[in-house]
Amino acid sequence: MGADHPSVDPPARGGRLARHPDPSAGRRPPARPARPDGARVRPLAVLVGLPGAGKSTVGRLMAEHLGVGFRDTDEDIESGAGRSVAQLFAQGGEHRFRELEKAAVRTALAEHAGVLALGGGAVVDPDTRGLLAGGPVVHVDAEVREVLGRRGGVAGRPLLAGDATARLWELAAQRAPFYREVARVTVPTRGRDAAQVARVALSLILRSAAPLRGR
Ligand SMILES: Nc1ncnc2c1ncn2[C@@H]1O[C@H](COP(=O)(O)OP(=O)(O)OP(=O)(O)O)[C@@H](O)[C@H]1O
Ligand SMILES: O=C(O)C1=C[C@@H](O)[C@@H](O)[C@H](O)C1
Ligand SMILES: [Mg+2]
Repeated sequence: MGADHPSVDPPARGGRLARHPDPSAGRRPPARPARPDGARVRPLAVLVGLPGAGKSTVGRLMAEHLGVGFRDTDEDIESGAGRSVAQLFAQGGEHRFRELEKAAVRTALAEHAGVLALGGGAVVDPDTRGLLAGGPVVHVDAEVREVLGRRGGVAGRPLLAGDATARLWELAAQRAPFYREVARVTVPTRGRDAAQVARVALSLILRSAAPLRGR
């Protein structure tokens, strides 16, 4: 897909995410936006994107870099239910999973002050999109071909069972408008390892809340 938005200089290529790799690092965390209904999205960053895009991997790296906690709503659902996401889909169906997910997302957005990764389908719910509006949302924008080519990109993801290629193209088409709607910044993952994606995401999200100078 297209370039990152808003624009940023590409980070140096490399392996692990270095601490404070750019001038925006180490700044005071941005103020969280007040929503019209008075609620606050507490996390410093919320990651959305296709299943297997890298939300959990990248989110962990961002949290490590910032020295804040990482939380993942898929893990919250699993620990709350005492079952894996795959078991929940198999036993209660997708509808029941989405109910649990909606509640888990709402709770995590209200409670968690670090970096938060959402499940890939969380943005399909309109109330969830309403909660995310105006928040520090990062779209981890992986192309279908990338996800399919990744080891660990498809396995264990119930919605991708069967013809993973067809399912992923379908999900990508359905969800593209939702990811676009909620994202404050979009980080294409093509040609970047997870550490590079995390570095660009941090840079963009910190700059996005920085006050404008000299205007
Ligand atoms: N930028 C990247 N380049 C290559 N591989 C990556 C990248 N980011 C993550 N991965 C790998 O892709 C796989 C999926 O990553 P991850 O589990 O973080 O995705 P996810 O978006 O959290 O998926 P889900 O929506 O199912 O929770 C993992 O094996 C991870 O190591
Ligand atoms: O994209 C999706 O709909 C999903 C992604 C995962 O994070 C899990 O929430 C679950 O496998 C469903
Ligand atoms: Mg995940």
